[in-house]
Amino acid sequence: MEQLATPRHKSPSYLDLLRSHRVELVNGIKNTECLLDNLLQAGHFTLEDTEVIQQTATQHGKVQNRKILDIISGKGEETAEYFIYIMYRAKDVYSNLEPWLEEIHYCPSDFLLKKSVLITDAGERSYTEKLRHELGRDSKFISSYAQKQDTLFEDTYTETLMELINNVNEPKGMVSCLDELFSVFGVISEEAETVIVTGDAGVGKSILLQKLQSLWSKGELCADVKFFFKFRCRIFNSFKEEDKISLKDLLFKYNCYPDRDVDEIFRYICQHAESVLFTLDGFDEINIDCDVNDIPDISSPFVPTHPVALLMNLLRGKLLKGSKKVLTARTGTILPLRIVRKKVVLKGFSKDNLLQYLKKFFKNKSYQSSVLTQLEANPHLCTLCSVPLFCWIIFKSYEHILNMPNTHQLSDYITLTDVYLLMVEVFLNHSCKMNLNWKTARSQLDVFRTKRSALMHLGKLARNGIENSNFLFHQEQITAAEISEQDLQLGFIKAADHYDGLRNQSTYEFLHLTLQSFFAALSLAVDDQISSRKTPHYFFECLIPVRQGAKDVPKPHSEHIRFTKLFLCGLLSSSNINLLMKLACPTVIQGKRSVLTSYLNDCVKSHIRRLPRLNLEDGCKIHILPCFVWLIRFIFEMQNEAVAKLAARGICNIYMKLTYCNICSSDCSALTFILLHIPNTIALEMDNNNINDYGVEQLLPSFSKLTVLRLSVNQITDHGACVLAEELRKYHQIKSLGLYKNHLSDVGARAIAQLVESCPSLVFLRLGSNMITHEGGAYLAKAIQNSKTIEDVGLWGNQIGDRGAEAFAEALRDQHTSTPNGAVLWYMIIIILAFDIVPYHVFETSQSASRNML
Ligand SMILES: Nc1ncnc2c1ncn2[C@@H]1O[C@H](COP(=O)(O)OP(=O)(O)OP(=O)(O)O)[C@@H](O)[C@H]1O
Repeated sequence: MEQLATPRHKSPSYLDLLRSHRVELVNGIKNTECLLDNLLQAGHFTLEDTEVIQQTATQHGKVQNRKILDIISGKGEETAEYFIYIMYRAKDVYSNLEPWLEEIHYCPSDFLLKKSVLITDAGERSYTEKLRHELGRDSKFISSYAQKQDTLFEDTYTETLMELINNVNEPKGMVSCLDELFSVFGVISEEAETVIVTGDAGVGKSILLQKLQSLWSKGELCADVKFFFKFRCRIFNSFKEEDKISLKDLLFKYNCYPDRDVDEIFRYICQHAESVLFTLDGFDEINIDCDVNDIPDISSPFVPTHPVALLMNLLRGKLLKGSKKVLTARTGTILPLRIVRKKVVLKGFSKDNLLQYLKKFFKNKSYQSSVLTQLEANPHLCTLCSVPLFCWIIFKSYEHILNMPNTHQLSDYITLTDVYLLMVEVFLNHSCKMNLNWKTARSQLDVFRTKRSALMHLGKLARNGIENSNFLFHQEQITAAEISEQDLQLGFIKAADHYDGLRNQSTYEFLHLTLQSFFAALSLAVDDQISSRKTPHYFFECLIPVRQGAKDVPKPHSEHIRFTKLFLCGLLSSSNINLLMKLACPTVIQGKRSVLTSYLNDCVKSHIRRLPRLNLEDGCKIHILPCFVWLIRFIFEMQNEAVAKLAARGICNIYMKLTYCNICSSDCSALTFILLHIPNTIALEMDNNNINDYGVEQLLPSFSKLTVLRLSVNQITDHGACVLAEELRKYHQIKSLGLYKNHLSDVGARAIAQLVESCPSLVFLRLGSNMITHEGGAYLAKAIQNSKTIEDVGLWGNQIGDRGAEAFAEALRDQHTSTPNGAVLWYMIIIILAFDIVPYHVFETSQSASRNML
């Protein structure tokens, strides 16, 4: 045998070597891909060479091998040497040629040893391509929870907040991109390989994994990963205790089967575990009897064993050591710390994410702004929207409403109770889908009826909690409420991530405190055991007026009781009563509804009697208390016209002061629902709340009743001012309008100027602390000049400037030059305006002031 493996300078002919061993090589080379890739990359082969070879592909590849050797013989010694070097370096791929290399005593030169060799394999490469293709296809759509339709993933996916935490759950910074899941930043244990992502139900854990899949399928994530296997942990529940499978079957049969070279690919995977990434969704869903810590270690990838044992050994790094794993679980799921490489908490949408999601969800711009104003109007909905699932449910309901013919105002059709009913339906539907016998597209009633007993158990727990101000439940309380494992699986309750001082004891809480209130209300309404007499008891606490003194300070959790009442009203409203009558005895439900109605009646009467009144020269001023606002909300949620009329009769002909009552714009619908029933007129003062433009729009139907409207400090913009002015112009009865400290510019000022000019009743106008410039000043000056009634205009804190001041001077000169004192006064004010240095009240005086001075 020739001795050839000598240093390069003495080099015997490698070409001769290839020639003399041609037959062995033609028969022995099983993989041409790796050779071609490297010859091409090192510049020994051209693209044409490789194409010629690939065109000659046959089943056995011998033809290709011959062709390669032919081309090499035409290239020369260097190429022949590099060809042998590839087989020497890619030992895994050419293991069968190792004896031959030894036989020829091949020893590469130092020069060649510096050159790297790509280890590629046709089988493995085509399997990677198949995986990419399948993951790309599978991650293209989001199946909605209700599973009635699929949406394109990229049209829906929006980033969410991810926070790294350490082993004692302290925050360690935000994760800014998905690649960071695999970086060294925030690693708890170098030896561990599993990145754990936890979060509440619906916060987007599965979607996050789908994003990883989608990115990898497009080659945009983890370039070093060649194999991506995804598992839903719940599939491990489908195995029987005695089932045993091999790791190879687990990977291939439960994921994606290679089209060829199955054993070679598996061997490759075992030898190159660092090129494997697993995503494992919903570890909390694994339902096994034993403690995961008791599962024995397995080190051989070839021994068939129980799938859960395979999973645990993968996570521990005993099998496929070096592979990457991303595991998701609900908040509170405990995992053995020794497997945890990193901990990440998924926190849902930030305000910005929510806006991005809104834009993706509603392509129509006017829908976007309607929904945005609704959210701004209703802080409770906004909070819920940080959980993407809730956000999707809420947007879905809005979409439904907006697409109904003749819909202009969302709030005409949707109450908070409606949103929660829909949310519960979506959850129930989702869990029913996991049951194979469940047929698609059930009605709301069917869904609720099927799960009635689970709802009642949860309701019982929620109600006991609300009654006792308890929001964290121990296992005994869960058991006492007869909540089964399946009931927990519905997802309304989550494991709490703190222990309330009692270590090692599982504690639970509702996903959202308002959800607990909703379940408590559902239980009050549907549970036949609770008599209609008992129901109003829950209304008691907050309707007693708050008096001064420590004893009467409302309980810290009274908000939850109020929400419970609100939902009870919504559930017993005419739009939901039919559903409830199918879930409980109809006469009992009717009984509860009428007791609730008369109870609300009594509350309205006694509340109106007790409202603090202040007798003023120009009428009785009533200051409404926040708890009366809640009463208004209850009446609206119940859509009870009779009680609304009663309340309206109690407050007509008064000056109603609702300042600093935390009124948000959605409350304006509730207020209007009452005001519409007022037989004559009313003065309404709502300064210092948060009603914004949307609230103004909600109040429009009541404008025909108003003589005073004060909406200072309420985040109103030009849009609100324009609709307000246009509506008020229709009735000619407004005497006083307050819009101090809002966000009005010249556009708003112009609309108000038109109102001043055309409304023969307007006497007082407050527009201070807005953003009105000389242009708006000119409109207003002209309008004041033409008005016969206006007496008092407040304009301090705008940017009227010199030109605006001149406009006022001009306007007022015509009216007052006949009276020297008046003229002096007006000029003085105009000078102050011109320098914008008015210390407090503005343009304080007016025609009446000048008249007084006369
Ligand atoms: N990042 C996101 N972008 C857009 N929508 C999202 C996002 N995350 C979640 N969603 C919406 O919320 C729904 C629920 O998300 P997902 O199934 O990922 O929640 P989860 O945290 O896995 O919940 P569970 O613990 O109940 O399994 C999705 O079907 C989707 O409609």
